[in-house]
Amino acid sequence: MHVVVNAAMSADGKLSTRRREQIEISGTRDFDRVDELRAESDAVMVGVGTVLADDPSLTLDDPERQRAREDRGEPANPARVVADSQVRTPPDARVLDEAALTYLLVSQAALTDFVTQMEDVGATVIVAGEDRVDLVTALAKLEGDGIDQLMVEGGGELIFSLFEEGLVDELSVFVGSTVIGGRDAPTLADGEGFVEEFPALSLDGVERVDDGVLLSWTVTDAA
Ligand SMILES: NC(=O)C1=CN([C@@H]2O[C@H](COP(=O)(O)OP(=O)(O)OC[C@H]3O[C@@H](n4cnc5c(N)ncnc54)[C@H](OP(=O)(O)O)[C@@H]3O)[C@@H](O)[C@H]2O)C=CC1
Ligand SMILES: Nc1nc(O)c(N)c(N[C@@H]2O[C@H](COP(=O)(O)O)[C@@H](O)[C@H]2O)n1
Repeated sequence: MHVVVNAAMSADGKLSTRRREQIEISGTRDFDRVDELRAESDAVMVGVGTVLADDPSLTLDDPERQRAREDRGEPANPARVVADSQVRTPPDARVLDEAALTYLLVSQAALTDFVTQMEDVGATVIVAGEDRVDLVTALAKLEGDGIDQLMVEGGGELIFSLFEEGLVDELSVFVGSTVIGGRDAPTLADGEGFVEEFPALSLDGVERVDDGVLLSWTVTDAA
C-alpha cells in the first residue's frame, strides 16, 4: 500500500484553531489539487477527531473526476476510512452517507452495540488492536480489500501515529499565509512526539500555490 499524507497548515504549523473548528487554510487552487489527489486514491482516511470536529464528506467536489473514475470502472468516490477505536462517530455523520463505501477501523474495546449500529448504517467495520486501532494491522486488512493508494487528510493525532509506525510514504503540506497560534491548537503531527529516530524526509518539491506554498516530501525510511 502507498500512503500519502496531505494537509494544510498555517505558517506556524497549525491545522486549525484551539477550538478545533474547521478553517479554510487552502485557497481555490489547493482545494482543487486536494480533489485531484482524492480522485487518484482508492480511499481517503481521517481520525475520529476530524469527524467530530469537521463532519467532512471526504467525497469528490468535481463531477468530471467522478465520471472519469466510473469510466475506469471505479466507484464515483474513493472509499472513506475513519480510525475510531471506541466508535465515537455519530450515526448521522456525513462520512456514513451513501456517497461512498466507508470503513470504520475500531479496536476490540469497541462496544458490540455501537459496532452493530455502524454496520446497520452501512459501514464496513475492521477490528484491529486491543484498546486503540492497530494501524499496521488495519492498513494491511484494507490492502487485502484492494486499497492500494491511501490518502490521509489528518488530523495531527492520526498523522503522528502513522509516522510512528513507519506507514507514511509521501507527505504534502500546503502552508498558508496566516498565523493561528495557540499551544492547544492541533499541529501537523501531535501525539507524544518524537525525541529520537525522527522520520527522515527527502524534499521533492516547492511550489507557490494560491497565496501559500506547497511542500512535497518522500519519506525515506518508511517501513
Ligand atoms: N488543515 C487540515 O488539513 C486538516 C485539519 N484538521 C483539523 O484537525 C483537528 C482534528 O485533529 P485531531 O484532534 O488530531 O484528531 P484526528 O483526526 O487525528 O483523530 C484522532 C483520534 O483518532 C483516533 N485514533 C484511533 N486509532 C488511532 C491511532 N492509532 N493513532 C491516533 N489516533 C487514533 C483516536 O480516538 P479514539 O482513541 O477514540 O479512537 C484519536 O483521538 C480538527 O480541528 C480538524 O479541523 C483535520 C484534517 C486536516
Ligand atoms: N487540504 C485542506 N485544506 C484546508 O484548508 C482544510 N481545512 C482541510 N481540511 C480537511 O478537509 C476535510 C473537509 O472535507 P470535505 O470538504 O467535507 O470533503 C476536513 O475534514 C479536513 O480533513 N484540508
